[in-house]
Amino acid sequence: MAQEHGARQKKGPRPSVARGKTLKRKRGQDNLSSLQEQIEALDPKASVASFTDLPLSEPTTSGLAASHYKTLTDIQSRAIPHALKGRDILGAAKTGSGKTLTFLVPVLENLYRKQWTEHDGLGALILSPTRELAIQIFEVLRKIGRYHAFSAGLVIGGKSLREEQERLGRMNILVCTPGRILQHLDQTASFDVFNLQMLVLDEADRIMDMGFQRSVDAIVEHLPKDRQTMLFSATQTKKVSDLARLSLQDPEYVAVHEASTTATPTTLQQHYVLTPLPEKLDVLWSFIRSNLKSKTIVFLSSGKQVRFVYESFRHLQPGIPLMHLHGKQKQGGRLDITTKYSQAQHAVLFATDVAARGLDFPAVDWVIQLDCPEDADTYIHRVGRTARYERDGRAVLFLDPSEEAGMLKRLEQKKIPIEKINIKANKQQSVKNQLQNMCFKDPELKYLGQKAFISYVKSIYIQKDKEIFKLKDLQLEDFASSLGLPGVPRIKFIKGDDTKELKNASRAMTHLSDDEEDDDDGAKKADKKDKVRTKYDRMFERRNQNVLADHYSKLINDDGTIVDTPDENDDGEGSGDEDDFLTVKRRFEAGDEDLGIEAGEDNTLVGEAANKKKDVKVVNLDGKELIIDSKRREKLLTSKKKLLKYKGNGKKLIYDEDGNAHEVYELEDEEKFKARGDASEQRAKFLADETERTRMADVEDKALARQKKRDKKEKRKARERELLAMEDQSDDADLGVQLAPYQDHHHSDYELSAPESDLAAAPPRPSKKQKVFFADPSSDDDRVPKQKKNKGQQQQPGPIETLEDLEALASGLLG
Ligand SMILES: Nc1ncnc2c1ncn2[C@@H]1O[C@H](COP(=O)(O)OP(=O)(O)OP(=O)(O)O)[C@@H](O)[C@H]1O
Repeated sequence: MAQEHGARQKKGPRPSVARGKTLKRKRGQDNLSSLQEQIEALDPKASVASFTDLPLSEPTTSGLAASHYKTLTDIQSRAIPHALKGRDILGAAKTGSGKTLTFLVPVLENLYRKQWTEHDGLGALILSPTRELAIQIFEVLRKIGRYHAFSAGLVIGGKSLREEQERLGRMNILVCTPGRILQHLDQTASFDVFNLQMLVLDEADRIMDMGFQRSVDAIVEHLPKDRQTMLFSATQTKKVSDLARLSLQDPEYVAVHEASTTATPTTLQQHYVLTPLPEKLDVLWSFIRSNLKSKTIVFLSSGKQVRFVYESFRHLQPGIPLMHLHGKQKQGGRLDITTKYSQAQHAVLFATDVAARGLDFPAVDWVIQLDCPEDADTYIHRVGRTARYERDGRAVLFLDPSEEAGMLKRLEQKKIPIEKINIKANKQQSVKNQLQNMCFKDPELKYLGQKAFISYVKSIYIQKDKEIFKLKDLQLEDFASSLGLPGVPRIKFIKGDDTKELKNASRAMTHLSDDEEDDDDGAKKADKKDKVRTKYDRMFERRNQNVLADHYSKLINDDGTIVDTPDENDDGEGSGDEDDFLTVKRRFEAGDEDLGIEAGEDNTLVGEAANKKKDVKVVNLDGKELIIDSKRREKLLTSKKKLLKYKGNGKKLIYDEDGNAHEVYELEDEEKFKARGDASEQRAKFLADETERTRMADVEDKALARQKKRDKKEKRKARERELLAMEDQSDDADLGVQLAPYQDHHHSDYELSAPESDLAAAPPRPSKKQKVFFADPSSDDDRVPKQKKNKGQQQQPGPIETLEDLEALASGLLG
C-alpha cells in the first residue's frame, strides 16, 4: 500500500479517479460509523436467527453467504453478539455445534471495524492444540474471510522456521499451535504482538491443561493485557485458575447446553460392549467386516497400537480402505490422510487422540473406542467426531469387564447416556490364528505387536483414574497371544510417570525408553552403562533383531559400525522417534596411510598415526577426537575451507587504548585474586553477574528491535495518513467528503481470500444390510437408527490436499 501511495503522489491522481476513490472511501466511512452504532445498540440477549440479522460488515456477510452459512446455531446466536461488543467469552457448547464460526466471525469483524491494515501488525491470535485442527480452522477462516483484505497465516511447525519468520511480521491473523508460536515469540525479533487485539483458544480446556501449561503461560506473557480473550470447548469450564492465568476481564459465560440433559449431541446413539481385552481385536475385525459400507473412526490409546492394528488388518484385507493417523507421522503424511479420510465415503481410520478434538470429518457413521478413554471429557470429544451439525451418528465403547463399573460411573457424572449392547454371536470372527501366523512369518509385524502390547500396558499403568484402569485385573497373557505374539513381552515401569505429561512430553524425553520395553534378556547391562548407545544399538541387542526393516539394516556399515543420522524433520511436535536425542560420535573408517598432518605452530591441529593401517586420530582445539580415512585426508589437504573445520574456534581479542591485544578473560594476579575471598564464591558471583549482564543485554536488544519496528510502522502510517489528507484536501474542494482508507485494500495482494469449490454432496448413507452387527440386549431387533437428511451440512472443501498446498498456505499471504 505504501508503494501505491508513493507512486500516486508523484504523478498526481487524475481528478475523476480521485473523486471516485474519495466517494468510495466516504461510503466506507459512513458504513463503518453506522456499523459501530449498530454494534453499540445491539442487545446481546435478543435472539438472532440469521447472519443477515447481525450487524456485520459487507465482506463478512458475503463470505458467510458464499460459504452457504445462513442461519446461526445456538452457540453462534448467543455468543457472537457479546463477542462483537468486545466482551471476553467462555464458550461451551456440544461437539459439532459450530463453535469455529462463533469466534471467527468476531475476529474478522472486530479487526474490520478497527480498520486493521498490514501496518497494524498482528491483530488476532488463534491457538489450537493440534496441527490438523489449526489447518481446519484456517480453512474456515479462508472461506468466510475471502472478501476481507487481511493477511492470515498458519503457524504449526513442520516447516522451516526461517521461512515463517520472514512472513510473520506481515500477518494480521494467525492460527497456530502453542509450541510453534512460542518459538517465534522468543526467537523472531521482527514478530511483534504489542498491538494484539484478540486471543482465541479453541479446545481451551485442552490448551490450558498440563500439557501446554508452560507454553501457554509463556505466550500470554508476551501479549498485551488489554485485549479480548475468547475460550471455546465442548468441555469448557469456569476454572478460576484458568481465568486468572489468561487475565480474563469479566468474561461472559455462554454455556448453551448447560441446562441440557446430556453432554453429547442428541442425534448421537451411544453404546458400549463388554469385551475382555484378549477379544478386542476379534470383535473389532468382525465389526469392520460387517460395516464395509460405513465411515468409521477407531480410537486407540497410543501410536504403536494404531500402527499394529492398522498394519495387521491391512494384511488381512477386510475389503474397505484402512487409514491411520497418529502424532508420530510426518506432517505431509498426516495431511494426506486427513484429506483422504475427509473425502472417503467408506473407510476406517485408526487414530490416537490426535484426532479426538475438533476435527470435522464429514459424514462419519461410527466412532469406535477400542481403548477406553482416559476420562469422560476425552470420551465426549472422541464421540463428537460423528453426529455433527444436525446429523446422526453412532458410537461404541469397548470396555474390559474390569473397566465397566468405573467408566460408567464417570460417564454418568458427566451426563452421558450410554447403553449396553451385545455382539451377535453369528457375526463374530476370530483373527487370532491369522495374526499368530502373520507374526511368525513377518518378524516386523511381530515387533510392532510387541511394541503395541507394551505401549498398551504402559498406557493403563500411567492412567490416573485407578477406579477404571486396573492393570492387575487384565488378562495380559491372553492379550499378548491375541495380538499373535508367542510370549508376553517383559516390561519395566518407572514410578511417577504421569499420563498427561507423558502424552505431551517430547517422546525423546520420556523415561520409557526402548530398552525398558525389551522382551530380550541378552542385552548386557554392564555394557550399556559404559557406552553411548543409540536406538539402533538397542535394536541390535534384541533377540528379535531380524525384525528390523531394510531401512535400519542400511544403517550398518560392513564392520558393524552403526551410523546414526539426525532427523532433520523432527520438530519436537511429532515426527521422529523417541530416542533421537541420543547420537554417536560420527566415525570415519580407518585409512591406509598416515595422515601426515603435523601440529601447527599454534597447535591447532595434531596428526597422530601410530600405524599406517590404522585409524588416524585428529584432535582439534576443542578436544574433540575425529578419525579420518585416507581418501578424506587427501581431500582435506586440498581444501582450506574443510581444514578450517578442524581448527576449532578462533580467539576473540580485545585491544586496549595502546593497541595491545588482550584475551576477553585474562588471568589476574593470583595474590590479588585470593585476597578477594573464596574462589568458588567468586566464581559463582562472576557467573551470576555475567548471566544478568547477558540477560539485560538481550532484553535491551529485543526492546530496541521492537521499538525500531514500531517507529518504522508509525512513520509509514503517518506518511499514509498525510497522503490521504492531501488527497482529501484537494477532493474536498470539489466534493466536500471525507476518506476512509480501508476500502483501498479490497482485493489487494494481502486479501484473505481464495476461490472455493462449492459444497460437495454428502456421501450416501450406509445400507441397512451393514448395520446388523450389534444387537440390543433387550431385543433381537436389528433396527438401525434413522439417518436424518444432511441438512446444510458444510462439507470440507478440502483445498489443502498436498504438503505443497499447506506450505503455500502456511507461507501466509493469500489471495
Ligand atoms: N451456522 C451454520 N450453518 C450451517 N452449518 C454450520 C453452521 N455453523 C457450523 N456449521 C457446520 O457444523 C459443523 C461443525 O462445526 P464446528 O467444527 O465449528 O463445530 P465445533 O462446535 O467446533 O465442534 P467440536 O467441539 O468438535 O470442535 C461444520 O461442518 C460446520 O461447517
